[in-house]
Amino acid sequence: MPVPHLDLSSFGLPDILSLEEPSPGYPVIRISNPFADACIALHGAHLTHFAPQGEEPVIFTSQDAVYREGKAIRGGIPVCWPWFGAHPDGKKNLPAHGYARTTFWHLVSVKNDASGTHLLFSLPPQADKEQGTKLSATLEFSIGQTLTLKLTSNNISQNTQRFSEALHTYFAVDDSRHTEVSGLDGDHYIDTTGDKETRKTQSGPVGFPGEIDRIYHSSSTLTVREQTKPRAITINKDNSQSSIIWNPGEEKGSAMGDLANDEITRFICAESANVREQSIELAAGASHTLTFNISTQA
Ligand SMILES: O=P(O)(O)OC[C@H]1O[C@@H](O)[C@H](O)[C@@H](O)[C@@H]1O
Repeated sequence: MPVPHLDLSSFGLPDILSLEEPSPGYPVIRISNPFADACIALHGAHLTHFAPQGEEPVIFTSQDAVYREGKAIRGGIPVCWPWFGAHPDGKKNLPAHGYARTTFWHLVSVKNDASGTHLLFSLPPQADKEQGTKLSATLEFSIGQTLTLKLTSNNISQNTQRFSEALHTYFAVDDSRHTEVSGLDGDHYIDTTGDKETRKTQSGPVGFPGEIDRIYHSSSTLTVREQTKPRAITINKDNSQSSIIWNPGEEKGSAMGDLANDEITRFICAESANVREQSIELAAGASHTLTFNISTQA
């Protein structure tokens, strides 16, 4: 697909917006305002950087990430849509986690106000190769003291449609082995690490001694805490019934070509989602919006 033409000058915010190109024909929008710095790639409407002014980055992106059409960026916030993991009908020719993260989106509008900078992206419906024109999506980012994402799915067909979604957020940490996620105590989850999935119940915070890959049934607010830092990160969400907690661990992480070996412990994923039994069934003409925001506390 040709790269959509991107002319930031039409938005009239030259002090806030600039364009970068990590590889030719692969535009990334840098947003720099009094509250924070952020970068969003047009490919996947994929946020690759967010740091409140004066703070260390909140979001991790790998130094070995590949910036190429059809390949998801390792790190940032991949948009997994309209399915999560393998295709629900087992279609092996279709990419894991859907096609939204491997397609160029359109930048529809940019607005700046007292709370920050707001960018609206839309996913071209023709990208829905398999499902025709059944679902369309928009994603709105607000870059302020907090980072907010609103992923809206619209059923543009005449029939009920089922879909899954995850904002697959990679949080930057000093060492995952000394990091905990709290807010899931007592919640049920599916552990997907073994040969066979097992159903368990969380007790206390989630730690990352090695590989962790869990799908929680949870709509709770989560907190990421590192032993080495006073800063805590809070994840608030709306219309999200699933949280996926993931780090590949040493064995799987070192097999990833787009992740450096010393980066495996430099992130943890806490994903705001609706997957598996919590997938969304959308009536004809209806819309659904998953919202989440990230804030830091010193
Ligand atoms: O390598 P990908 O396709 O970006 O997926 C990364 C991980 O994404 C997580 O959401 C899944 O729970 C993991 O099972 C998966 O390995």
